[in-house]
Amino acid sequence: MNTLCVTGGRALRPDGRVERADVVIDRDAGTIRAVGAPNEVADATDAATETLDAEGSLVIPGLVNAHTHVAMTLLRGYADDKPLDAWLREDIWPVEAELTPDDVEAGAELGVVEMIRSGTTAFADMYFAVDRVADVVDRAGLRARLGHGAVTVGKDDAAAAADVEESLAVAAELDGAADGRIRTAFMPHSLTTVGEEFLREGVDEAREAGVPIHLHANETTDEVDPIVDEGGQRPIEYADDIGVLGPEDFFAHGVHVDGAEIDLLAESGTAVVHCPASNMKLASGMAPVQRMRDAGVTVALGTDGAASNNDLDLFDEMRDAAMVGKLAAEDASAVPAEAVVEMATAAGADALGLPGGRIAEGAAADLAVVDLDAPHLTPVHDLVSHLAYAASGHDVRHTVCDGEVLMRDRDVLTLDVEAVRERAAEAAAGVVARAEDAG
Ligand SMILES: N[C@@H](CCSC[C@H]1O[C@@H](n2cnc3c(=O)[nH]cnc32)[C@H](O)[C@@H]1O)C(=O)O
Ligand SMILES: [Zn+2]
Repeated sequence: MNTLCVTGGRALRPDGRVERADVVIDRDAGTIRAVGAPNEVADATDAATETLDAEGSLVIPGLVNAHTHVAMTLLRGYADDKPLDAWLREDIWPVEAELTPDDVEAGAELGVVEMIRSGTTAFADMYFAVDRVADVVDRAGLRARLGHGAVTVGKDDAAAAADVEESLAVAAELDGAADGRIRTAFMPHSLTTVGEEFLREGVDEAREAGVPIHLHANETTDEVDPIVDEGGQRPIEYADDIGVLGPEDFFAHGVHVDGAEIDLLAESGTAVVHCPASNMKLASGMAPVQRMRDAGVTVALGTDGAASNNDLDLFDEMRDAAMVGKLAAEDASAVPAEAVVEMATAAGADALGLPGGRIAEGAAADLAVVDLDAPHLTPVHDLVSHLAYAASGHDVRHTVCDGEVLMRDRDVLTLDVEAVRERAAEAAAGVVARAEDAG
């Protein structure tokens, strides 16, 4: 059998326990065959085709970045310190209008390299030129749920309809690409940037095709108020009315949600992707994460785009989620370490409907190996605490997805990091220059 063995380390199990264990991976199936004490799995480790050393390290599920716009790495640091609406309209959208498919590919490569280097093995992406993003995911070896973000406001009817059609077409065409590592979703940008009729039609078509739905919802009060003013309904009630809530759907943000909206999300099984850094940076607000979890909502974690974060490191997101979750609840016991670790792993995989998120027999072989031999991770009282509060993406030694090693001893094997950086820096300079000429 073609096996990859991760030996000598400890493993974080689905129930939150950490135990001394080797992990045996069936590379052909892309799944974990066994997790066990070294003597229990000695036969498999002796016969391994390939070994990854995890001495002094912790094996964790690959992290899941459940909401991002990966090519926005090109706009990292381009426009900071503004609220959402002004930031999008004055800075981001004018530059995005100049992005070519080549630029999107360059930005996606950069983002994917950053994610592999920080232990992320799966992500959800809303952008455009999605075929290029898919090509990068295919080459890089991660998993993703991808979609074309459709916007209808400010467009004539034909252009608006075409954008919605594009989102549906992309979802149909790319589903199952990269040997099944790529899945898709219909992605209307938000409940306010896509008009009601377009949203209704698109959602009906997505349901018919069996495609999940991903959008931005309840991110800022500026987004909530117009929906309440126009229809007398809260945004999630409006979404329910349109038929956009369901167990395969996942919404980004969910910052300004009231009790009735939380109940609707919980009852329908709609997941929420909490993006704490983006919410803090754009001063969007504090999501009621503890209340949502208490109500039974699946809450995952996302970085959002690198222009509002400004990195794609899920370790930062875990820490931010724990911190701002306590502030929001005015309770230091809210959103504890084990909750954010679960949000970044199993809940993320569940929200996206992708395999992974668990170091367990039969689960997808998506994992990261975190080096514990570092001053900032000394001493060890509680490794789950370290993951949430003390570790960072730089501590990841190896990254594995679908049974394949994507990074070994910090060396990314699937993409040439220096070439990716060079190409991305060039693309970013080019697009900003074109936007300045156009503006
Ligand atoms: N087809 C659309 C693009 C939609 S992609 C998704 C969009 O979400 C934008 N975006 C990034 N972060 C956020 C956020 O926090 N809230 C809302 N939109 C965001 C991003 O800049 C990108 O334009 C068009 O032609 O304009
Ligand atoms: Zn977003």
